[in-house]
Amino acid sequence: MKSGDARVALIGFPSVGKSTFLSLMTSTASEAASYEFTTLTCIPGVIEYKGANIQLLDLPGIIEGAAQGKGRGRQVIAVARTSDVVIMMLDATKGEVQRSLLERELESVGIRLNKCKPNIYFKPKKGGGISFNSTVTLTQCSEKLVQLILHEYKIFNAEVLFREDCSPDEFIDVIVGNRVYMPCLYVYNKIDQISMEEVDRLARRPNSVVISCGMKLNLDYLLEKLWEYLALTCIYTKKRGQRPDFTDAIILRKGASVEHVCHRIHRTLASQFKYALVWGTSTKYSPQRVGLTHLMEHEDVIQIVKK
Ligand SMILES: Nc1nc2c(ncn2[C@@H]2O[C@H](COP(=O)(O)OP(=O)(O)OP(=O)(O)O)[C@@H](O)[C@H]2O)c(=O)[nH]1
Ligand SMILES: [K+]
Ligand SMILES: [Mg+2]
Repeated sequence: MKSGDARVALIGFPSVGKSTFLSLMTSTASEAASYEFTTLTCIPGVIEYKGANIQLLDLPGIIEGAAQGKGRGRQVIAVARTSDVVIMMLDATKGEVQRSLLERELESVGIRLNKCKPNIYFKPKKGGGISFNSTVTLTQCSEKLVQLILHEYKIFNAEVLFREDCSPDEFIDVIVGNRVYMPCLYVYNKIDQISMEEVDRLARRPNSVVISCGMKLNLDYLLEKLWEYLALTCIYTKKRGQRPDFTDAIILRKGASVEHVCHRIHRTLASQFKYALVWGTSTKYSPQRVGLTHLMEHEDVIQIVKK
């Protein structure tokens, strides 16, 4: 069940330390042992951090071919798709190949790690052929190639506008749809087993954090990074004539609207809503009068006025 303010999935090969990590970071105990496939089902735990409840999911270890249904891989990957951030846990004593194998597994089921959705406008039409335009110079795709790709997918009428210099694979992602774009933290565990030089090299890799669950090393830093990758939006409420309540933030996912804030305060508040006053970076003026569809930004203050 999805609960809390955000969800983080622990993905990795067997025995990299996923369960050890869950037991350390949450009040849930997940069995850890030196043999592979100790965990056979999804074990949820909760990390409480900066007033947010972050659901952490310990999952069975996945192996090569997981996406094709080997082991419990398919279920694990289905859970990963629903999370807000993936922690890819890796054994620092093993080679880089584990990382590329896992990336390939996730890639093959349409999960895109640390990538933005390609900025391409694509609209299938009933007729009129293919209209192709771009606002930037394209170095990887051409009108001809785009047409070929579309024909491959049996699309003969569509409007295509490249707003970014995308690759053919990125264009295919847009046509196929159903892709999820997800932040991923590569966490190298068991650094107690490798040299300082190795630790230093891994720590400098992009999107990477080095830890040791065994020796409780660098776990605070990992939490800080996780918080950054979750990019949650904290909203403070204020009553008329009073100061904002900075002790109790409402925590929402990025892109949340005033309506989301209302629902979080009370089930029926949105139906009694007249307008809201918002202070912060989401508005031009502070305060600004806004409606239910207004999008909130991190650390905005809101005062809701009822009918
Ligand atoms: N040296 C060292 N051993 C660790 C560390 N973290 C975990 N381990 C050991 O690694 C082994 C596997 O840990 P688990 O937590 O069971 O690993 P898992 O990824 O959950 O494994 P599966 O559930 O089988 O996929 C255990 O013997 C742990 O004690 C660490 O930081 N350093
Ligand atoms: K294990
Ligand atoms: Mg486990």
